Amino acid sequence: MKLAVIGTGYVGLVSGVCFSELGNDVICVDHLKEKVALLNKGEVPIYEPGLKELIASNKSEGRLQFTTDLPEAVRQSDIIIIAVGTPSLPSGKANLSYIEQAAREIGLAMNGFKIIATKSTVPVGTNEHIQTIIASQTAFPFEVASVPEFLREGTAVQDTLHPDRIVIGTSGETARKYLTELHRPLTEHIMSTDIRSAEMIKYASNAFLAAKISFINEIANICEKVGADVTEVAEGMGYDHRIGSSFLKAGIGYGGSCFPKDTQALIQIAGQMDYDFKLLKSVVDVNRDQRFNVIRKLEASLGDLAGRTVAIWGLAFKPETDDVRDAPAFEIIDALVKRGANVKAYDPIATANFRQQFGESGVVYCADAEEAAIQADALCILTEWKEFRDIKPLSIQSWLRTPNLIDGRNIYSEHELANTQLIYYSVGRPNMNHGVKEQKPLLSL
Ligand SMILES: NC(=O)C1=CN([C@@H]2O[C@H](COP(=O)(O)OP(=O)(O)OC[C@H]3O[C@@H](n4cnc5c(N)ncnc54)[C@H](O)[C@@H]3O)[C@@H](O)[C@H]2O)C=CC1
Ligand SMILES: O=C(O)[C@H]1O[C@H](OP(=O)(O)OP(=O)(O)OC[C@H]2O[C@@H](n3ccc(=O)[nH]c3=O)[C@H](O)[C@@H]2O)[C@H](O)[C@@H](O)[C@@H]1O
Repeated sequence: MKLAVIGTGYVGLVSGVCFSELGNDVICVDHLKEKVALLNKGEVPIYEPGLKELIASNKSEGRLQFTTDLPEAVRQSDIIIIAVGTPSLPSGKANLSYIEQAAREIGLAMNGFKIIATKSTVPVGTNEHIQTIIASQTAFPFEVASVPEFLREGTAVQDTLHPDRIVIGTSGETARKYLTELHRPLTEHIMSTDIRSAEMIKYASNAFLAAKISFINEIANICEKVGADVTEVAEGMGYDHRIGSSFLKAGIGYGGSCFPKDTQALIQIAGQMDYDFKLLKSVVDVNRDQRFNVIRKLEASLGDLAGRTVAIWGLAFKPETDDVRDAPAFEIIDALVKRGANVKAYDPIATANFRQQFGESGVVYCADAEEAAIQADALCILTEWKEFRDIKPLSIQSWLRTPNLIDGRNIYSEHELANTQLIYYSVGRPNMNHGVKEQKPLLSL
């Protein structure tokens, strides 16, 4: 099939490349000239494992092109996939201006029947809005569809080529037929539904996953008080297949370009219909506060943080990505700087993106993990990069001035800490002090 993909971000670029890998002719479009120039040179503007190799092979097979010329890409294609950003407005609502602009440009460029499928995450009703915009620009026939995307950053190629399910929401029979055919090689779980339900499936899925994370984080906070271990609790819960073991990792809360924005957007969508989504509001509140446990634990360990040196490992919102959008590291480092601490930060991939947004004030960016930890009064682990897991706690102990380790992602086990002098705080697990597990007093019942 001949496809145009509008937007070469995490979703558009990965989807476009994977569709070309399946043998389709794909033209990826972006209005950013520098991005397209980079892609045409064989370079990849984002860090996503496996993507660079797929781009190179599909370009050389002649199935993959990059351009800024949206009208020409639309004219040459049968299916147009919209994958532009839908960031939050200050109100929490989704900003639909990129979607609307893309729809207008598509409408103006039409030269025959087209299928327009939206992969961007958009509020319920948006695809019907897209339909109206396109119809106002062209007399050519077309059908719209909502085909929400469920990939995760860091595993985007794998997720796209092996999705759990594909959801196709449309009222157009031709769109349903061709989009089913397009996705058929990826999975047998192709769900066909109406447009509004498809749009809602995306928000409901992200909100549910966010709720699982806030739930386990609250359980972790209670575990800390009662002397239980949240990793054991999550394991025990996860064996129940109605609950499932995934997304039960306690930590510093979720970040990223989607959960924070999509939970806010769903609260707004409900609110516009006079529905107060109380549960989701609590999910957001719990998440917002969870990251500050790192500061509370630092203060419990060091007292006043003014003049103290704090090392930070991990700036990306999760491992295997360079994306720092809504990363908890921003607010944690900001809180440290405001308290007068000197911050030394390191991330294997995301430092440049973080530095560009946060700036230099109060932070020294380090070239490796050791440089950040050396002579610090405490080390905080904010992202569970494998590189950090591979570092022995005894090395950390030898680098720090005072042996305080705040592990925001529970990467070390009790066993690994047993022969160290570290004062170790994690999330929802007993503290370790010089290799000894702190016991909580007997609970009064
Ligand atoms: N990042 C992720 O992991 C996932 C994102 N989504 C959703 O997919 C959508 C896209 O997300 P990302 O790929 O992260 O966004 P992004 O911000 O990384 O990329 C969007 C791209 O679209 C381009 N663009 C905007 N308007 C354009 C226009 N009129 N013509 C051509 N190019 C245009 C921008 O220059 C940018 O390169 C969002 O709605 C997001 O919620 C869904 C699932 C996963
Ligand atoms: O709509 C989107 O953009 C995407 O949002 C998430 O994907 P992503 O944000 O890339 O990453 P996740 O792996 O879901 O992690 C999100 C955040 O939750 C945190 N998390 C995740 C799982 C967990 O058990 N605990 C936890 O704290 C991570 O550290 C991270 O900050 C969803 O998992 C994707 O299905 C969805 O397509």
